[in-house]
Parts: sequence; C-alpha cells; structure tokens
Amino acid sequence: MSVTVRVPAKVNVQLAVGGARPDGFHDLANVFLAVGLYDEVTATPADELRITCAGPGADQVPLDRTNLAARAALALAGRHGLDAAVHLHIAKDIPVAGGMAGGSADAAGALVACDALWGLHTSRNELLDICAELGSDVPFSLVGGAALGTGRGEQLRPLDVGGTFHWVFAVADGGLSTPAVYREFDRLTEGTEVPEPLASQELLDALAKGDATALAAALSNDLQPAALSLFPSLAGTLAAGRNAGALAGLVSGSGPTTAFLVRDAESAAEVAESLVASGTCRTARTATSPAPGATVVGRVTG
Ligand SMILES: C[C@](O)(CO)[C@H](O)COP(=O)(O)OP(=O)(O)OC[C@H]1O[C@@H](n2ccc(N)nc2=O)[C@H](O)[C@@H]1O
Ligand SMILES: Nc1ncnc2c1ncn2[C@@H]1O[C@H](COP(=O)(O)OP(=O)(O)OP(=O)(O)O)[C@@H](O)[C@H]1O
Repeated sequence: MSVTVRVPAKVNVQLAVGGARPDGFHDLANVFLAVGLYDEVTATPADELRITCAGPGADQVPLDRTNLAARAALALAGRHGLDAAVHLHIAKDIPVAGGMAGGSADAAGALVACDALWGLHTSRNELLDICAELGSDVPFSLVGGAALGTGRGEQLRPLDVGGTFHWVFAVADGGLSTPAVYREFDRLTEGTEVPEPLASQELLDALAKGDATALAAALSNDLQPAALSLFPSLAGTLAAGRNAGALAGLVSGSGPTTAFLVRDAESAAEVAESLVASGTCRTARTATSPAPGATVVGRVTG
C-alpha cells in the first residue's frame, strides 16, 4: 500500500511584517496564494523512517530527521502513539530555499499521506495544529487556495478568489535563509517605528474580483528590501521581468525567487523566455493560481 499526496507552492501577494516579538517571530498580515507548482510526497510502509528525494535541487534537501516531511511523520505518529515506520519519497518540483514554501509543502504532504496510510482520520483542526507546530507556512500548504495568515502566519482565514491569475517565477541561482532575511528586516528597520501589519482592502478586493491589473497595483512584500540587501542581483531580475511586459514583479516571500504577475498564458510564456534570455535568473517557470491544498492523488494497494 502507498499513498501519494500533491501539494502546491505559494506566493505571498501581500506580506506585511510587524516588529520582532519577544519570541523572535514577527506578527504578519500574510496574504497567501497557492500556485500550481507542486511537490508530491509518497508514503509507503517501511522498517523505519526513511526519506528520499528526487528532482531539481534535491541534493540540497536533508534526508535525515531535520527534513520537514520527516518531522511531520514523527509528530503525527507521536500523537497517536505509533512508530513512524514509513518511507517518504519527495518528488520535488518547488524550488528549494526559494521562498515558495517547498519544505512546508512536503510537511503538509507527509501529514496527509501518513494519515491516510495509517488510517487515522485525524480531524482537520488537529492536522492544522500539527502544521502550525512544524512551521508558520505549513498550515497554508495544507489548505491551499488563498488565505490571510495572521499571528506568525499560521492563523488562517480563507479568502475568495474570483478568477485565474497567471504568474512567471524567476528561480535564482542559490537560496536565502528565511531567518537571515527576517534578521536583515530587523537590521534595516532598527530605530524606526514598524507599523502594525494590516491586510490591504484593495488587494483583497482585487483577489475577490480576479482583477489582475488591480492585484498588480496592490502587490507588496515588506521583506523585499531585506532580500534585495542580501541578494542584490534580484534588482536586475525584477527590472528584466518588468521590461519584458509583466504587470508587476516582487520577491516571493523571503526570496530569492521573484514572482511576476502577467496578463495571460501567452504573456507568461513571453516573459519567461525574456527572463531566461536576460541571464538574470537560473530558470523561469510559469504557473496559475489559485491551486488546491494538499490532495491525495494516488493510492496503490497490495
Ligand atoms: C517568509 C514566509 O515564507 C512568508 O510566508 C514565512 O513567514 C516563513 O515561514 P516558515 O518558513 O514556515 O518559517 P518558520 O519555520 O515558522 O520560522 C523560521 C524563522 O523565520 C522567522 N520568522 C518566521 C515567521 C514569522 N512570522 N516571523 C519570523 O520571524 C523566525 O526567525 C523563525 O525562526
Ligand atoms: N522537505 C524539504 N524540502 C526542502 N527543504 C527542506 C525540507 N526539509 C528541510 N529543508 C531545509 O529547509 C531549507 C528551506 O527550504 P524551503 O524549500 O522550505 O525554503 P523556502 O521555500 O524558502 O521556505 P519558506 O518560503 O517557507 O520560507 C532548505 O535549505 C533545507 O535545508
């Protein structure tokens, strides 16, 4: 028996960041949108917990118990007094360390796959609690679609999306560490009054209407200056995407992937080609949103 779960990447169409909290995290108004780039996690019974990973960037993914998918399986097994005797295979397509929540996707995928494999029928709320313990982005990887994340991003309110949005993602050469980007945000804002993070009503309306032009005008990421400070060549990538005809571009989450909102599929193909030709990124991917959250896509019995 094995179970395969497909989980989407995310882009933050708004990431409003407040000041550092006593626990080191930052309060956010984090508008998540799931995009149709997916990792797949397959869970198969095994003698002991084992992780394998294939696909672009797989060599940068840890295969020990620090892997977020392994931590998810251990957390679920622990709650039910089980041994996490499972082989988790990750088919990676989400850029690693790219600010698109690839590790979080694998954690949500492993949870759903192990829950089905072990026949646990864990409630949605309990799964969301485990997700929040694993990381701030993990609950959204479970639910997908679009949502406003508050607190450290783990408290979700689903959002309406009234149409399909087209994106191009420029994948950078190298990664950025999320804690390092938040530290750089703290350094850059030191001595200033950081306002309370609030979701933009214009942005929520644009999402609800499926209005790409209005969404393009409202995109914002408070971590962008920090990501640009640590990875200055991203300014060139942003300029190349905008010159190629994108409606708007921004750093995805903590970066270094940059996301470009475009008019339609044809424009996406053109902008992706121009970005690659500009030499300002390693590769470019096109995708649409919204996308569903963690979903069982295969079950093999026997
Ligand atoms: C940048 C985003 O991807 C936007 O969605 C997230 O805020 C990061 O989410 P994540 O990778 O799941 O982050 P976590 O694993 O929860 O935390 C990693 C580290 O990022 C920083 N962190 C994360 C979330 C948050 N609201 N404030 C923070 O300061 C902290 O230094 C934390 O130790
Ligand atoms: N299953 C996993 N897939 C990818 N990276 C993982 C995984 N488990 C642990 N990691 C570690 O986490 C680091 C961040 O990887 P990830 O791809 O999740 O970054 P990210 O997309 O920038 O995350 P986020 O957008 O949630 O901040 C990697 O460098 C890797 O060492």
